[in-house]
Amino acid sequence: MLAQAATADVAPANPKRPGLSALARFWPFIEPAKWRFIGAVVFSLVSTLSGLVIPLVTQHIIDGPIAHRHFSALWWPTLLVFGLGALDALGVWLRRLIVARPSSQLEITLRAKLFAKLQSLSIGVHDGWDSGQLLSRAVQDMSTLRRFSAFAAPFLVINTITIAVGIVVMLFLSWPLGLVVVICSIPVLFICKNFQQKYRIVSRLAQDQTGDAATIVEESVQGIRILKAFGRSGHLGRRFIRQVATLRGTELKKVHNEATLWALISGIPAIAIGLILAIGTWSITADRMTAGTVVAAITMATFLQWPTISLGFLLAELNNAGTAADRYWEIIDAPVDIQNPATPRTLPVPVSGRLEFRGTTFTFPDGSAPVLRDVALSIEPGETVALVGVTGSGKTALTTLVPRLYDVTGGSIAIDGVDIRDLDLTELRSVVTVAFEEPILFSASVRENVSLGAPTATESEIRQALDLAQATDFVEGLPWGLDTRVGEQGMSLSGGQRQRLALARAVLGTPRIMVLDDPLSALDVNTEAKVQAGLKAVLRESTTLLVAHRPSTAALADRVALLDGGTIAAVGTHEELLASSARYRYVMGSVHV
Ligand SMILES: Nc1ncnc2c1ncn2[C@@H]1O[C@H](COP(=O)(O)OP(=O)(O)OP(=O)(O)O)[C@@H](O)[C@H]1O
Repeated sequence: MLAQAATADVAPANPKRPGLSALARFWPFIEPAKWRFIGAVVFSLVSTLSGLVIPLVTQHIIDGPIAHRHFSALWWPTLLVFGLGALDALGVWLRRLIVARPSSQLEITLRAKLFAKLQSLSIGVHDGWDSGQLLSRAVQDMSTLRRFSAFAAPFLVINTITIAVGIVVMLFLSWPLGLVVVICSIPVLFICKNFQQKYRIVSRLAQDQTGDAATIVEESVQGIRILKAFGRSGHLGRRFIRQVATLRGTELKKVHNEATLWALISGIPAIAIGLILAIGTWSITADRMTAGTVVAAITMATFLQWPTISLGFLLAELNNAGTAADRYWEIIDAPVDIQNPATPRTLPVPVSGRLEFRGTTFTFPDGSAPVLRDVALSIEPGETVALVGVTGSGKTALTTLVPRLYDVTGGSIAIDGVDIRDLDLTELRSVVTVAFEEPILFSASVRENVSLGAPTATESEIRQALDLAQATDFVEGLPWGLDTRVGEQGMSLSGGQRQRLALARAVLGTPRIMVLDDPLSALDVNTEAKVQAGLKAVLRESTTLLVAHRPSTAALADRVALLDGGTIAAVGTHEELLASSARYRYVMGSVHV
């Protein structure tokens, strides 16, 4: 939501100048702190420009007190130099102090918007992104943007103004010497422009390759058990080395580009100083210039050397930030395909929970053929229907459509007669709860994991749900009971334990509609029987779509729907289908329960 609001008030990217226009789109985020950023630039300018006064003081000392041997007149220029030094230090201190807060705030804001956007995107969009790419955008790219806002952006402005002011002062000091600096600046401009074009491409490549390397690390950590068990750690290790070697090649290209730029723009100011020295010396001997003017011009040209050279580094940072900005907006601009309707309809109160598939057809976003075709099935309030079919027949696909993780591509799904696409997503997802075959737990306490969909659930409701899922005994055996941290950063649980917590999460608060994708697959026969007994009580209260692979799970249901070839081939009780459908007997392995 936040992210959508953000995209609404920013200008679209200019495809001809991707990096720069992408950076310009951050203005709405910077605007509230603009005075701090402007203040930082002003303080730095005061600090830097105070350095430009020193050559003028030097000129005054050489042509005044030194030339006329009036050493008593030295005290005020000396004091002025001390004062300028203090001003310089104060400017540096103030800049760092006032810019740190808004730039780190910018980083937080951008990360929060990125996170909100990632949450709002559908599973279909997520299927198309590598997790490492998202990780590197959320972490590395955001840090690049913070550094740019705090350092490179202000100094690009400061150094450009310093060079411009320095050239004007030089022209006033001595127009022929100033002209030398102007002429030498022209190639610097061309070199910088050329560098920008080349560096942008290689910078984008490096940032994408960093994302690919992060993906390999992430996959290898997630799948560490499989890799070890199959002895394939070395294989992934080699893939990682190949990826980082490719990245190294790209980084070397970046360094090569930077080195060429630095060499060229370091050489040009040195040529300018040489020319000033030669022309100045000749002018002194021809009595056309004072020694003080020539020394001041050389000091000034030397002073301008660093702002000029540092343009190379700052332009590289500008390109890195432009690339990071492009990558940021690519995510923020990704269309939110599963959205709240403009004027949502509400469900009748109380919700009875009639779930209807009306000619439901579905093709995965990256799929070529429909996985589900014209599915027609109606589940009455409080009824439990088991969904049965061979592996790959589309059972999971059908379950993901009910909470709108994906949207139907044909037909519709309705709850109490209302098309789920007309419902507010929050309302829909508070009416429908899900438990998938692969139970996902977060790095949080058992309590937080179980009450994920019902944060206001009471202690006794949580305990009731755990009882039902036959999870109470093992949860009480955990070191801190309900408060034990589980998930990636906590206690490791067995597959069956995780599945029972996921089931407790789904049944908590007895939701109107439950979608359970084979929730008992990892349980032993005895535990499964106990969970089934408990489930039967809840299933009477809720409308349930229950994916079943085993006859014992299918037998829990009031009716069974056989999914075959992407469509509902038969509906009846478990016993009826066993008697009437050869296909059902085949799917159930011809066993009697
Ligand atoms: N994200 C996806 N993108 C494209 N195709 C997919 C995607 N997920 C699954 N499929 C394909 O859709 C078909 C149905 O998959 P689904 O997971 O719904 O089957 P299932 O009946 O639940 O299988 P199982 O019983 O093995 O869990 C399969 O052919 C699968 O390869």
